[in-house]
Amino acid sequence: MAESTDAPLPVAITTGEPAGIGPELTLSLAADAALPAASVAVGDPAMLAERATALGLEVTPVVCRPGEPLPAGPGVLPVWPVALRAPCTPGVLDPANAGYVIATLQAAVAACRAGQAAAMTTAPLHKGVIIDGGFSGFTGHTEWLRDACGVHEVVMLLATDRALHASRADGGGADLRVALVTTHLPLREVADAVTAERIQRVARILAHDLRDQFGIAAPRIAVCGLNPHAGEGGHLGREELDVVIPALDALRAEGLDIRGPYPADTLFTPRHLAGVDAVLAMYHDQGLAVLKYAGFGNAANITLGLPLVRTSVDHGTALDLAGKGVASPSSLGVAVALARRLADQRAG
Ligand SMILES: NC(=O)C1=CN([C@@H]2O[C@H](COP(=O)(O)OP(=O)(O)OC[C@H]3O[C@@H](n4cnc5c(N)ncnc54)[C@H](O)[C@@H]3O)[C@@H](O)[C@H]2O)C=CC1
Ligand SMILES: NCC(=O)COP(=O)(O)O
Repeated sequence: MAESTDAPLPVAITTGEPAGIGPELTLSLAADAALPAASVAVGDPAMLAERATALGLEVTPVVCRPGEPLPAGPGVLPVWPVALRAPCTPGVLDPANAGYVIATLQAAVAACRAGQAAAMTTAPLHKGVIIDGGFSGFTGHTEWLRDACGVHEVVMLLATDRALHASRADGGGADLRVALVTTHLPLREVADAVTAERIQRVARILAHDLRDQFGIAAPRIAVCGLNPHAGEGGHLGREELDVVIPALDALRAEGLDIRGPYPADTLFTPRHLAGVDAVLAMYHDQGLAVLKYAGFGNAANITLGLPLVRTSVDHGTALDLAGKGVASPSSLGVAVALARRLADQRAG
């Protein structure tokens, strides 16, 4: 097997929940030669080989270690090995493999931090089975990476494919960047989590990274209200008056171009989106339902505020499709390409 020399550092692709679609999407991109040249999968090599055979994908997972040159050749998928904890059937979750999924994340983070990987892209994991497997505080990659990297705040930003490339949202329409003030929280807890301090921390990270990572010199950010009609002057909830408006006023006083709060239902219309670069939504489904309507399957998730580059897909484990070879690898392709681009930019 030929080995490449002078190759750039790889993007490490964690293959996610082994019973989900992550392994086959990674294999499918490798089979179509649709991964950037320096890419390495992180997962169980035997499971990946078995999945490739079952789906008739002409891919050979080849084991290598962080810091070693990547094996190369037609159909070769370099793999940093992490062993499954229990045998796995596509579509069937097993909490015994929760530690395996976490170990793939640990391996990718360690490689990024040790200068052995340029970036990481995560295929989807299943939050519930990670918790059932003993990781009781787990709520998602985003929060896990925040803690693993020892930072206080990170921001979840999802963007449709064209919005990832344009330095300005060109005319609104279906090209969207949506960031979230709160991420994986029960709805009942959201209002208490929307504090002025959190809004300010998130907005500052968002503005900073839109400038630094996406080349938008003076980002224009529109902020959703929390309540219907942004609180209707206090008649439908006081959070806008007591928390959101003072937080946005303080951000404007710092010089950030922050607009709103706007009623979320009309903010997501072409006329209102046309003049902004990103929308800051208060909670998960307020922002992501719209983003997925606009671009499901062709969007990526980026964690801002980390000391490393991390991107991910716009979808979950799709257990209903796992092992069938019918799930679309498109979002994973967008996410890996974005990780490569952001890492190359950082390396500058
Ligand atoms: N980045 C990550 O690790 C993410 C993980 N999840 C997790 O995934 C699990 C399942 O979540 P759900 O809400 O059911 O969302 P899901 O995205 O897994 O599935 C929703 C629907 O979209 C379809 N779908 C998903 N990916 C597809 C693809 N690549 N091609 C074609 N169709 C696709 C599924 O078949 C299903 O009908 C949950 O545990 C959730 O927390 C969800 C989103 C992101
Ligand atoms: N809907 C986005 C999502 O659930 C992904 O979360 P994370 O695992 O990337 O934090």
